[in-house]
Order: sequence, then C-alpha cells, then structure tokens
Amino acid sequence: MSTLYEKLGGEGTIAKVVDYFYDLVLADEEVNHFFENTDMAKQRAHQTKFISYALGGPNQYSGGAMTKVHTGMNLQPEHFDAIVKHLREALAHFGVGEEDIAAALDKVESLRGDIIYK
Ligand code: HEM
Repeated sequence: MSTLYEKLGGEGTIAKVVDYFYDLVLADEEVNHFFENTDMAKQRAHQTKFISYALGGPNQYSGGAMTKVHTGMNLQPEHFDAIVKHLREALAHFGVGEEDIAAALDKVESLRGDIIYK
C-alpha cells in the first residue's frame, strides 16, 4: 500500500514541508518556547519525525516511546492543536488534497493521549 509519504515523493518533498512547518512553529508564541532549549539539529529532527510520522513514513513510534520523550513538558491540548494546525497549513501549502490532509491529521491525533499532560 502506498503511503502519503511515498505519494508526496519521499524524503525530498518532506524536507520542504518540514522547512515550511518549522517556520510556522517557530513563529508561534504559543509553542515556540518548548523548543527554546533544544538545539537546532534536534529541533529539525523533531519536525522531520513529526511530519514523516503523520504521512506514514519510516519513522513510526509507539505510544510508550512518545510518552517518554514528551514527559516533563506537560503539553496541553492547545499546544497539540497548534501543532496540528501548522501541519494542516504546511500540507495545504504544498498542494496536498483535503482527503490526504485528513488522513495525516488522524494519524497525529492517534498519539494525542500519549503526548499531552505528561
Ligand atoms: C504526533 C505528535 C508528535 C510526534 C510524532 C513527536 C515526535 C517526537 C520525537 C520522536 C521526539 C524525540 C526527540 C527528537 O527526535 O528530537 C520528540 C521530542 C520533543 N517533542 Fe515531540 N512529537 C509530537 C508532538 C509534539 C508536540 C505537540 C510538541 C510541543 C508543542 C512537541 C515538542 C517536543 C519537544 C520540545 C521535544 C524535545 C526536543 C529535544 O530533545 O530538545 N512534540 N518528539
């Protein structure tokens, strides 16, 4: 089964979506502070992993792993929502269709409970 990740052209296109998404996240006062003490390379790795996960790419995570890396952040629903909103905008910017965007957002939603309030 081909994933949205493959449909979009794999890593090459993902890198462009990541750059765009990254700018949106860093410009958003509601969430950019979480990345304040994160070095740039890790930050970029995070965005890449986030986007790849949403699109069904090679970086797939278990709920347990996601809880572990976000523990201590006490992420609230509005923080998660802000990230989802930026993902939607970044995908739309690159011409991804509504149906594919919905599938990507569903994927991200499935990890919400593992990531917030930790
Ligand atoms: C489905 C949703 C998400 C996925 C798949 C995801 C993925 C990951 C992964 C794999 C890491 C491990 C470290 C790394 O790769 O650099 C990480 C760390 C992190 N995540 Fe997420 N994340 C999600 C949602 C969020 C949200 C909503 C926020 C905040 C608004 C967030 C903020 C962070 C921060 C600040 C780190 C630590 C980076 C560091 O090491 O300094 N994540 N995330």
